[in-house]
Amino acid sequence: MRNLPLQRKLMLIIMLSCCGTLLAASIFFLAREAKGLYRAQREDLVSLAEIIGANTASALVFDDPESAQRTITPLAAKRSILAVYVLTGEGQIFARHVAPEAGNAELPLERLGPSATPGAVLAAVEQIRRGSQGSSLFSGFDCLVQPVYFDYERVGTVVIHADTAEFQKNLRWTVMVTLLFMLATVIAAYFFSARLQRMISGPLLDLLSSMKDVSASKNFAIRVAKPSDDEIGLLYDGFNEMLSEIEERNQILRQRQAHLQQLAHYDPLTRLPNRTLFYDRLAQALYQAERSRQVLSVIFIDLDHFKDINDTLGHRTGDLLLIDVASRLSSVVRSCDTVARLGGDEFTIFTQNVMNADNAAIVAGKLNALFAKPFQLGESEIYVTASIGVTLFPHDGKTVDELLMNADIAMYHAKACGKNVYKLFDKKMNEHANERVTLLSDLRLALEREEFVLHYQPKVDLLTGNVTSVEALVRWMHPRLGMLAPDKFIRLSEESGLIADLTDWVLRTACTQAKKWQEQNLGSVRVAVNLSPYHFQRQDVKEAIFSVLDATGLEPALLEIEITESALMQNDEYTCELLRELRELGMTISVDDFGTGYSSLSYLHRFPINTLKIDRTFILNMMKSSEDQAIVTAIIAMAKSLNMQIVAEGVETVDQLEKLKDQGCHEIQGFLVSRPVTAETVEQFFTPENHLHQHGNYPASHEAAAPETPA
Ligand SMILES: Nc1nc2c(ncn2[C@@H]2O[C@H](COP(=O)(O)O[C@H]3[C@@H](O)[C@H](n4cnc5c(=O)[nH]c(N)nc54)O[C@@H]3COP(=O)(O)O)[C@@H](O)[C@H]2O)c(=O)[nH]1
Repeated sequence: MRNLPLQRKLMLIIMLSCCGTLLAASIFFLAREAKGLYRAQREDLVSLAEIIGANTASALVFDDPESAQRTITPLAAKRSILAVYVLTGEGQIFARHVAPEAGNAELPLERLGPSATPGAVLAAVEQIRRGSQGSSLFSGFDCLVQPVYFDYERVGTVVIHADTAEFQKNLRWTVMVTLLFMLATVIAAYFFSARLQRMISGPLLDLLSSMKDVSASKNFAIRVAKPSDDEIGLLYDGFNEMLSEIEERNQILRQRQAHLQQLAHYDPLTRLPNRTLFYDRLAQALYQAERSRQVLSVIFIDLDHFKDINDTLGHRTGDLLLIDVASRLSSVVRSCDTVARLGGDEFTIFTQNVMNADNAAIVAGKLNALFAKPFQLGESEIYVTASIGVTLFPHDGKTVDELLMNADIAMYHAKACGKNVYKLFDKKMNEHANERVTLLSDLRLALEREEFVLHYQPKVDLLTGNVTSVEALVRWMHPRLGMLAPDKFIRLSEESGLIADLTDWVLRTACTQAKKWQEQNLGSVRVAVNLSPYHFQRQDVKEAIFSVLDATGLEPALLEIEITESALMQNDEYTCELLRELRELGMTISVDDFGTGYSSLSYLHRFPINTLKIDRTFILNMMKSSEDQAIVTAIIAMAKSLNMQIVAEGVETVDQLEKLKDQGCHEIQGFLVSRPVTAETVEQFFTPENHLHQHGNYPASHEAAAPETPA
């Protein structure tokens, strides 16, 4: 039953309950009807027996059988009466009427025969009375035994046998009618239940078929029209609502999936493919290029000085620059090529079917040219360059990793070659990369082995010609490569985290030397130490400086701290506070390489700075470039208005010196006075004499100091 379809279940329930109810009602009705018929027949017989008894009682008393016979014959003439007997009290048949129709019936008293004794008759009558003489409503005749009284004294007995055919006929007719009624009701119930079933299960089946359609087509936009406003209509409404909800959730799910897909494969800032997608696309492109024997180029692009832009102009500007760079790069390549951002300021591109290295170089040249125009970032317009490395498949490498590594190496070479250029990968570059690894492991041991030395370069006051301070510049006496200039190892030590230990060593050595000069009465010459931006961000930099001053006993006033513009811009508040503390103690704060960063003079005003050192590229070019000349003039004028001391770096010629003097520059540093030299050599500049005039037309001074030849 449980597994039957609802349609059948409904039909079965209706039919079973209908038939059951009908059957019970019919049985009850038939039983009542039969009982009624029977009771009517008995009542007829009883009244007939009473009439016969009343009319034959006196005949019995007066022993007048003929009178009794005359009485019963008309009374028993009814068609349903089979036999009537009037018996005396002793059991003799007093009067008798047997209808001709009774011939076939085996009436008990007739069976006794005429010779039956009164005792046998009485016994038979007793049996009839008890109902054990085979008479019944269904066996063809019914019997009644009625005593006859006269003056309350029993004088005889009336026995009546009646035909039950009429009763049976009536009963049969009633049964027939009942059965017909039942049949009609069952048929009606069947049609009713079929209709009901169609009314209920029809819409349910329609709904089921719609559900199957939705499930098969996965089209949750389908809606079902409700057939009625009843509970089934509510079910349809519920189904439609459920579909709407699923559709809505699917929509959200699709959006989230698309978003996740975007996040997983695209850089959120520039919307370029990210590392994962780039690797994947490149792997596929390599597979195709291998099959079709095509040449493919992988290009690695790294922005020059991006960190400085971030530090000085802020991360928002850095982000705008990356977006702009991404769009410029995308404008150059073909649609089948891929431009990606690997992270930070690193972009990669692969271009398909480039044929040869010359074509790859043309693409790299185009990419390089993209940086010729300035970038408009909000209010600021800045020039940014990029170093580009190019490698070719299958010539330089066969796998994604190999090609990317080679492009990266080529890019590093471009950086080493002065930036803003592109370089095609060459197998020799790998050797340089290996050299870098070796140099790094040497660098880790250099401090322990005491391979570093300090050289000092004087800064001279343009008015007095006296040395105001000397800049401590580190050199590495490499056991195999000879004397290495800081350019060869400072960046490496910054990247490897060794810069902190190296700076501590420089600081300690320079302060010890300055203290020695003071004790030798060579004058109060300040010593200037360069602090790397990496080191400067260390929270314990102040403690490091104080501990060196404590250990060496040097007065803070004889220590000058040189930091770059970019270091100044990092973590504004921390830097400002630190510099203020150092300055309050009497140290001099100088900003190195000024003009190469992106800070404005008005911004610098917020920091406790004593001195600005104009970058040597401006000094180098100021004689031939009016633009550089204008920059130098502007820096000097504005720094003066902010009460800052100006030092021009990299002064090599007398013309430069004259020009700077005319413009009111305070101090100069450069080969014109002296190259960086040993502590002993630089001491000769400390005597209170005018070093600018001592050597006649100036340049002689750097002859006096033996030129260093670092690698
Ligand atoms: N964090 C640290 N940085 C240091 C340290 N020692 C040096 N440096 C930085 O390395 C850069 C290169 O320094 P170096 O090779 O010593 O070059 C210095 C001078 O030799 C050079 N200079 C000086 N005058 C002239 C000149 O007339 N012409 C010319 N072509 N070059 C000249 O300039 C360098 C000094 O520059 P600056 O520091 O900007 O005053 C350099 O950036 C050093 O700062 C160190 O211990 N820690």
